[in-house]
Amino acid sequence: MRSYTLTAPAKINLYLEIIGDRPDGYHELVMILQSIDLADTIEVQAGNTGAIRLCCTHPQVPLDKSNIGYRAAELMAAKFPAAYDNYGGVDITIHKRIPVAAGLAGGSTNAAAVLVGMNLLWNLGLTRSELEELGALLGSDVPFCIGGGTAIATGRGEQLSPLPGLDNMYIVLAKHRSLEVSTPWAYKTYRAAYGETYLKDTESLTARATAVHSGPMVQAIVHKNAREIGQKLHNDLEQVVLPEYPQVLRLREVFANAGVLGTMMSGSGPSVFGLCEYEEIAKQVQVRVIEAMANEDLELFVTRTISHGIQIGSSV
Ligand SMILES: C[C@@](CO)(OP(=O)(O)O)[C@H](O)COP(=O)(O)OP(=O)(O)OC[C@H]1O[C@@H](n2ccc(N)nc2=O)[C@H](O)[C@@H]1O
Ligand SMILES: Nc1ncnc2c1ncn2[C@@H]1O[C@H](COP(=O)(O)OP(=O)(O)O)[C@@H](O)[C@H]1O
Repeated sequence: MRSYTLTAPAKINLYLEIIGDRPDGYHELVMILQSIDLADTIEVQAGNTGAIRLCCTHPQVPLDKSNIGYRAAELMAAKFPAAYDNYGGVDITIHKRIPVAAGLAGGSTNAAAVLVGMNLLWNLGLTRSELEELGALLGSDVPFCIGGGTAIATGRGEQLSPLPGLDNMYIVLAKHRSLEVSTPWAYKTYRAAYGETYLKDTESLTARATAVHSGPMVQAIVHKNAREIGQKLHNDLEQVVLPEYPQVLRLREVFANAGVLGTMMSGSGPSVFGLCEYEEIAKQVQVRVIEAMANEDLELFVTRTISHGIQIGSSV
């Protein structure tokens, strides 16, 4: 096989709690991550140039080494130099549909797809957990994006425990097209404002936090209780992003009054989602958001939860 086409879904955060500082400068987290049916398409082909080449026509996506998909290919080349030489490098094409810098893990899921695609292309036989380990070297959300579905993510977000899949809950998703929120800024600002309230006992931190704080959300997911899930949505980063970005706050308010089961900013924002049990309701919510935000340039989607991550579409 000389070419693979992969589907790379976005994620939303149903739950994001910041527990404390880590010695590596990151934050200790408890998150519940959920894949959604909004995806980029990634083509991975054996190259003829002996180099890594990346193509994407989206104006906000970099084409150099700052592209995390490019860095995923570099990592594979460094780990498997013989395969890199044998197959003549690699050509990567990204068809971008996921809004960029939105808190939807668009870059992370592209990197996950490149790892999965190159594993196939180069016949490496790496297991999912080996791919996740490589993914963690690229970014905290990359390991989740490989398998996707519904999972608790702890540590800096790379340690995963699967939860029962949540299929077919409807998600209305909106983002101001030209608005970006920097993830490092969001965490740094949170630390400056709330760092003193962190739990200090880092040893038992994750276990305690999972049991105490995110427990009701986990229960709601296990019982597939959409109403409860809607009520238990949580994201600590809202506390710093909403006061700084009035457009995001406004979007949150519009969603809250649009008939959803619950609404929350995803990740470090600025995208906001609303949760609905039925597709007809989700479409009504979409209309209400359009009407209330008529003067704003929004990227707006009705999508649904899915129980998988990277999927192999076709191979040639
Ligand atoms: C906020 C979240 C929620 O899912 O997602 P996004 O909004 O980016 O989608 C994640 O925590 C982001 O994950 P990801 O974007 O993979 O993060 P990384 O590349 O590893 O880190 C980017 C930066 O975020 C901060 N960071 C990230 C993760 C973490 N546990 N603690 C941190 O402090 C650090 O400043 C780091 O330099
Ligand atoms: N493959 C990629 N897709 C999207 N953005 C990328 C990619 N590689 C690097 N970036 C850069 O990463 C930043 C974060 O984008 P993205 O991964 O979409 O958002 P988030 O981290 O909020 O989920 C953007 O500023 C973008 O320029």
